Amino acid sequence: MNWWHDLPADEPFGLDNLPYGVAEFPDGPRVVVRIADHALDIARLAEQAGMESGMVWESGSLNAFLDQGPEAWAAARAWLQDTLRGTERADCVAPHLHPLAGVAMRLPIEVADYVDFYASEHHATNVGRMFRPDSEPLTPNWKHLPIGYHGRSGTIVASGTEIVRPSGQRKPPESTAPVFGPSVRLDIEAELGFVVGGGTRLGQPVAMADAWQHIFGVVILNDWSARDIQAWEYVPLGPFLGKSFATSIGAWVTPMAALSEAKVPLPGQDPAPLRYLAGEAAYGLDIHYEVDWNGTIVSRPEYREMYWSPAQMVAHMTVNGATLRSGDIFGSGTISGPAKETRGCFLELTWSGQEPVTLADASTRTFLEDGDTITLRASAPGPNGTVIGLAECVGTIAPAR
Ligand SMILES: O=C(O)/C=C/C(=O)CC(=O)CC(=O)O
Ligand SMILES: [Ca+2]
Ligand SMILES: [Mg+2]
Repeated sequence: MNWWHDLPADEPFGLDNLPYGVAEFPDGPRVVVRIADHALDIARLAEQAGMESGMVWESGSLNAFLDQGPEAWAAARAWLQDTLRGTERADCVAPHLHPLAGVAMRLPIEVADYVDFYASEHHATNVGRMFRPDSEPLTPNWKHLPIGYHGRSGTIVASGTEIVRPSGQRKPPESTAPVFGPSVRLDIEAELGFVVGGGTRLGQPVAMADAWQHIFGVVILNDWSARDIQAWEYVPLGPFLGKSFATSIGAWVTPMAALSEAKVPLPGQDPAPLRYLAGEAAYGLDIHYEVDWNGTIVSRPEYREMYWSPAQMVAHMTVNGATLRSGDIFGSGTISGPAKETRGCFLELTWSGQEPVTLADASTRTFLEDGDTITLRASAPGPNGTVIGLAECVGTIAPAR
């Protein structure tokens, strides 16, 4: 027996999880798999085992592996679980395990396109009330289609990357003209990010029944948002510089195969969506989040509260014939539930800054201050009472430059 053979059921990165990442080794970056607090150098393990298909892991990103599609992902996972659960190949495994403390992780994906959705009814209602107090909080289209916008893939960064406070235009309520300067309403958005694998042909929509085949796995995603810049610029084309300065993702991608026990029905859709958005694939995921602000947990969003299913997001963003590419990432939108303590951004949690939160050191906050650190954590139920952890997503705010 080796230590990875009898990990406790509450180990978030046990053999039922096996998330993929990319580590910087002295001789170059390679794809690795996380087991508890170790990174397994699967490229070298596969090489030693004479496994040809392991060549895709000899890479600085997961993209080549993502390109191989669902059958290859399943085969790789089966081989890994078989190798790790058995004892006969333990001598081959052991030399390729590296303690995480000594391994630098990089952004695991060469990000292709990035879309961010708006799938929480509670978030959309709350934001509508604050941004558009004179209108209905939900726009007339909201329950007919999952609203999204195209974000900036080049500014998606790995967990741990410092976030420089953005500067831009904002228009203070009492002022008639905009002013320029560092954002004074810097916020987070706790989201689930979906990593796409396998491309599609231009003009070929993805049907609901096939949608999950294109989702390789998930990461925790933080869509940093400068609310003052956003509120002034977003009419009529939507979020732009208020969100494009940085989006953080966890360094390890948990494959969908690890989340089979997390499938849950959606809270309910009324009116029923159009046919291209309907079907059995329209389910949700039971993933519990924690929002940690400088060491204090200020919110516990629940992904199962989301109105739109990830499969509906895939069907919708391709229904016009737009392609998917390996390395695309789409965000769920802010995860907010009906209760105040389950809101996934500070705009909502502090009700636009009117209800400050108190941290453990007795200081209070409305929006982010320089030096603040946000850690997003998440976990889901796994098979046989185990826990599937998503890798944390951390960012610390640096002063505006
Ligand atoms: O309602 C608006 O004008 C915009 C709301 C958002 O902040 C958009 C967004 O990033 C979507 C989300 O995360 O749910
Ligand atoms: Ca967002
Ligand atoms: Mg962003």
